[in-house]
Amino acid sequence: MNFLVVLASSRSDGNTAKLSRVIADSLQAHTVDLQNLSISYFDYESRNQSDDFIPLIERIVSSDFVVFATPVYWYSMSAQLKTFFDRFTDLLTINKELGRKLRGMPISVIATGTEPELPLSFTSQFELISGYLGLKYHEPLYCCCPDEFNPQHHQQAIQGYIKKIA
Ligand SMILES: Cc1cc2nc3c(=O)[nH]c(=O)nc-3n(C[C@H](O)[C@H](O)[C@H](O)COP(=O)(O)O)c2cc1C
Repeated sequence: MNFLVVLASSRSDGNTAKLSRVIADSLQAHTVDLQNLSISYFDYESRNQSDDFIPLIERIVSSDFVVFATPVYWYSMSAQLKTFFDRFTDLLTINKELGRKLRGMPISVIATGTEPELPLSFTSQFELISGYLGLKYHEPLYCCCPDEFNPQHHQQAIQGYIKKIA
């Protein structure tokens, strides 16, 4: 399977990046870091069509499975990922043909945070977005990191996650 990891954190070497590296290595996946791309806010006038959004969607539709990696910021996905999902509106309006190719695409989320559990607000966002877009949403992997991410502390959860999606 051709896996793609989309990293959406405010730091490219932080906890979520470290977790996404472990997952990408296990799945032999390529990683795209949104920090290295230019993806603008949704624009009702569609003046942003030459930014990196459409090339990334093209990369996503040519993958078999997409893993979104985000920290929990204020009970929600990161602003980088939210900005990216806002732009999916373009795929329902001006880029419908490309948008249709997303139907049935399997996706999952890996996340880090400091609270023991993922908040409901976080998980339901992805469930609702997936339902609306017809994405096949797989169970998330959450690693609670009160300090720096240490893969050894999450070995069992990581192995269980990989087993389920690989
Ligand atoms: C702006 C901000 C908001 C945060 N909000 C939450 C939160 O709501 N719940 C939580 O568990 N952790 C929260 N945290 C902690 C981060 O999720 C945690 O430190 C995470 O591992 C950071 O990942 P990163 O290194 O990729 O940024 C927040 C951190 C920041 C910087």
